[in-house]
Amino acid sequence: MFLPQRWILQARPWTRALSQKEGGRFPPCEGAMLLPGSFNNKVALITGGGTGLGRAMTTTLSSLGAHCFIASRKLDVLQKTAEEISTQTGNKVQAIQCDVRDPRAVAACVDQLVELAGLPDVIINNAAGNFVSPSERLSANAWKTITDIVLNGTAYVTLEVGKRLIQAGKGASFLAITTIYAESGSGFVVPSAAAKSGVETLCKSLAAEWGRYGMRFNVIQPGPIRTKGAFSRLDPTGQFETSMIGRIPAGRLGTPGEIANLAAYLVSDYASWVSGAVIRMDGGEYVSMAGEFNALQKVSPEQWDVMEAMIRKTKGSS
Ligand SMILES: CC/C=C\C/C=C\C/C=C\C/C=C\C=C\C(=O)SCCNC(=O)CCNC(=O)[C@H](O)C(C)(C)COP(=O)(O)OP(=O)(O)OC[C@H]1O[C@@H](n2cnc3c(N)ncnc32)[C@H](O)[C@@H]1OP(=O)(O)O
Ligand SMILES: NC(=O)C1=CN([C@@H]2O[C@H](COP(=O)(O)OP(=O)(O)OC[C@H]3O[C@@H](n4cnc5c(N)ncnc54)[C@H](OP(=O)(O)O)[C@@H]3O)[C@@H](O)[C@H]2O)C=CC1
Repeated sequence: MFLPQRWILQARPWTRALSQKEGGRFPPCEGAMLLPGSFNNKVALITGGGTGLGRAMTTTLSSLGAHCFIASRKLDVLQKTAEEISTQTGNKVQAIQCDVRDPRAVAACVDQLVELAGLPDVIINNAAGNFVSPSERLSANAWKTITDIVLNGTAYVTLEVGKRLIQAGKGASFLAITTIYAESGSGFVVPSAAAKSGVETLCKSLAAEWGRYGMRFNVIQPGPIRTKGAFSRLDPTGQFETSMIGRIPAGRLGTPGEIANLAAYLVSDYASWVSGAVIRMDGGEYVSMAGEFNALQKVSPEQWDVMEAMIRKTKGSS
């Protein structure tokens, strides 16, 4: 095997919760933020709700009173999560098997949901696929796999539910989970970057077009949050985590509960005047990577003394 031994020996990073030290300068505050009962009598569909951020968003909505449906490919994972959350919150959580790449499966999923609970009030497009790879290694099917899950899957779910809502004269709140590099683009995750920016464009476009039908569309762009799904495919050896944390001004990774609170607010009635918004939640990582001079943080006070004296000595520009 060609990996250096110290990579292989590292503990799997996604198995650890944030340590106190890792809490950084801004420790996370994860308990549900909205008032209890904020989602009573509301039905929510969360794609990819069996794991990671989808699971956290489902837990928060369910604890606030929502009847949740979680949909993805692995029924056993979904059922286990549904049972665990339901036991914890006392509210119904139901699992529906659905591959969002297949529009017929999406239609069948929505049929099942409508049969069990009526049309949803909240739809969270969270399901995704991703892996790091030099683009020259990608096959056509690799490209299609990621863009089908992320962009087409979001479109199929949104169109399927949206058309039925329009037909029934019912409103709803849609949320999509993208990523900070949907805005900048990023090498080594090019299908994901292209698809996620497509998702943002879809949401902004429908916020404009379907507002008249009582539908709102918003987007959260999370920065890095340790989940098995993401970290096993984006940092499989664990070698990038420390440098990633080093460029986050808040001094730590995000947590699923923090995303869940923002998500709950955006899909709640408290946010009924928020539509077409794209909200970055990343501890400041994006601006920290973008600013031309941000690396000057490494300059010591003594070095600043020297530099300042040199600058002050310079008169004019010729
Ligand atoms: C410097 C930065 C360092 C660290 C970053 C660390 C942390 C994260 C920070 C930020 C995160 C930002 C954004 C995150 C976005 C996310 O979406 S994370 C969520 C990730 N979760 C998942 O991906 C879950 C679901 N994924 C899967 O099921 C699989 O991974 C899947 C490949 C996407 C789909 O599985 P499926 O079984 O349908 O597909 P396959 O048949 O296995 O493969 C399809 C084709 O793709 C080719 N392939 C698969 N893997 C690779 C690879 N690693 N490299 C190249 N090609 C790959 C595969 O060969 C198939 O193509 P074919 O051979 O031509 O048929
Ligand atoms: N964690 C992070 O650092 C970041 C994550 N994100 C985004 O957050 C969201 C959640 O990611 P995270 O929780 O980290 O990772 P996970 O891998 O845990 O979540 C992805 C989910 O998508 C589901 N999924 C994948 N393919 C399909 C499919 N074809 N049909 C239906 N469901 C599918 C998976 O379930 P199953 O396998 O059962 O189908 C899984 O539950 C994603 O949109 C991701 O892009 C964005 C930025 C940072």
